[in-house]
Amino acid sequence: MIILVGASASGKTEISKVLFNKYHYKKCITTTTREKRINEKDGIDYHFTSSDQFITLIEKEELVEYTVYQNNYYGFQKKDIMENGVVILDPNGVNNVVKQFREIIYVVLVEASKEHRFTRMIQRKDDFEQIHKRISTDDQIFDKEHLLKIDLIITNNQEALDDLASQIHENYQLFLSKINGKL
Ligand SMILES: Nc1ncnc2c1ncn2[C@@H]1O[C@H](COP(=O)(O)OP(=O)(O)OP(=O)(O)O)[C@@H](O)[C@H]1O
Ligand SMILES: Nc1nc2c(ncn2[C@@H]2O[C@H](COP(=O)(O)O)[C@@H](O)[C@H]2O)c(=O)[nH]1
Repeated sequence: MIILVGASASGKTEISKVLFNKYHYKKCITTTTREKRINEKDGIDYHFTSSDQFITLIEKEELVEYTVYQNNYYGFQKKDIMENGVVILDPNGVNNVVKQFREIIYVVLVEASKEHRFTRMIQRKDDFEQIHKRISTDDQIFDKEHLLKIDLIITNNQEALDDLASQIHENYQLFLSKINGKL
């Protein structure tokens, strides 16, 4: 399974779309209590849920991991683990999944400059207060020092999304060959 991790608006979602459409990876849809953004759809971008429903998922042990980011719950349900899957998680999520499945997890850190991230959040019409919170805290939250495992680091400032997805795909296939003993 590939995990994409990176600061808000670093481009994880856009890169993942190329991985799904061009390379046929499967999306592991995660669950959140945050408000839907314009253009987001329940069951496609996230399973959007209430805090009460999220707490029930925790109590029933239906989550592989969960975290709180900017006062909202985010969690990865066991039922949403997919073969050939790609999941987008914060560093807490990455570390929890790595602790459980280390050998088969491929972690890609997506980096982008603060200027690019800020502009993209404005263009995405994110809530202004949220933009400021994320911009002021993300460099610390997503510092690579906090990640237990990083297999690949990519930079997405002006880069073509196709090239970034191809880089991830090729390196992940190499990783799979190694862990399957073919290299
Ligand atoms: N290489 C790129 N070229 C042009 N636009 C980009 C590029 N990468 C991302 N964007 C734009 O930046 C915005 C944020 O990208 P995206 O939603 O993929 O970020 P994200 O890392 O998934 O963010 P978040 O964690 O906040 O959900 C999107 O509107 C997207 O279209
Ligand atoms: N630990 C987890 N982190 C998750 C999960 N789903 C998403 N995320 C991360 O949350 C932040 C914020 O996402 P946004 O869509 O509100 O911008 C981002 O870093 C995601 O990677 C999850 O299930 N578990």
